[in-house]
Amino acid sequence: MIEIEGLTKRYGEKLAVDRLTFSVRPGIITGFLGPNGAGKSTTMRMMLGLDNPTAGTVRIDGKHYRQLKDPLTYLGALLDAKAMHGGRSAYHHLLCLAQSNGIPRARVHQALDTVGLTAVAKKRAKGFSLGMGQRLGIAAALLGDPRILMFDEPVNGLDPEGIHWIRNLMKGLAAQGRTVFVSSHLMSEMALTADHLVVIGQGRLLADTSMAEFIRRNSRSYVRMRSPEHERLRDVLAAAGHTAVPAKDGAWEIDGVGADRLGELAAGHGLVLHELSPQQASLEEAFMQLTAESVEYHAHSGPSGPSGPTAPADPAAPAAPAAPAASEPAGPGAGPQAGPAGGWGADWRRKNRKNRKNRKKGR
Ligand SMILES: Nc1ncnc2c1ncn2[C@@H]1O[C@H](COP(=O)(O)OP(=O)(O)OP(=O)(O)O)[C@@H](O)[C@H]1O
Repeated sequence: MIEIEGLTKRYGEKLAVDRLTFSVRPGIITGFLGPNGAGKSTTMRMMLGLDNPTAGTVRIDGKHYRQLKDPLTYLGALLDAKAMHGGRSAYHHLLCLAQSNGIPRARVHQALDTVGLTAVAKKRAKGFSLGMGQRLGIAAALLGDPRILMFDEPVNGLDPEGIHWIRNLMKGLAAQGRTVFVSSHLMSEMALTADHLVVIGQGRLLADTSMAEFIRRNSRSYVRMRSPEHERLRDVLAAAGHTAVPAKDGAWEIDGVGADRLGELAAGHGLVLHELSPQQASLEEAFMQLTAESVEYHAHSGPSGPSGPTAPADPAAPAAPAAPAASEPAGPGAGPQAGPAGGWGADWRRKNRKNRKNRKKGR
């Protein structure tokens, strides 16, 4: 069990984490979500005692991280897969960790085997691909056979087989009664993995709820109906007190009533249906809906980024308000997940250029 109370972190003017209070329970996978810069990594660093909170507390099984004897046997974490001595082999990297944490040498072999790195155990870590480095980081987290596991972006760099593997690994760990806390920007992956969600935006807690409840609360669910007797269907629905909203493709969208009830209604009137489908928004849409106000780095749409011509809103984009600012139409690269190829990348490059210039001036 991880208990966080009033956790706050300020870096100068920047309030990175703002009075967070939540618990991470054993036996389930808890997803930790938030747009870029929301404070996820800072929170995880404070959980591991790598950063001091400005205020508030983190308790791991009732204790502060620094009070834990042989902490790797309580809590295993993958924060930054590149944080390792590149000159050491995978085996020696894990052996050093094991020896400084009172973990038997045999666990090194077991951990390498679990993550599928036995064949390259003698190779230096600096020659590892992103995915291999990620697996080594996961091996380090598993090394002490801890009851609590924390993974920051664990699928980063993994191929589809690797993603499938880490998903099942986390599910297996939770099924054994362990506490699993995982952050990821991959919403589709999170939807398949997490049971519970903690969502933050600009350092503040936005949601602490089950996956199903999160999607239900933050998105619209409705039923689509299509019939060759288009107008008659609308009249039948209206007579039963249901408002049908026309969709672009000729279907009707009906809120507030289940597909079974609507199917019975149509059957009762001898109406032929070509479609009767309940619609539930994806985690990604629900996430974007909830965090729209908290996104710090807005993407710009259009093939040539912010300096190019402004593209019209993508008609295929999700109905949820992907881009909160009215001046920024939702496009293929919009939303908090847009990578360096989108406008976020341009913002980031601009910031970097400015930093480089400032550094040169300072020399
Ligand atoms: N050492 C630091 N010094 C100053 N500011 C920092 C430091 N670490 C983080 N920040 C700031 O705190 C805020 C939260 O950063 P953090 O890395 O925790 O966010 P995040 O949710 O992990 O983001 P991402 O999803 O992009 O990894 C950001 O505005 C970041 O610039």
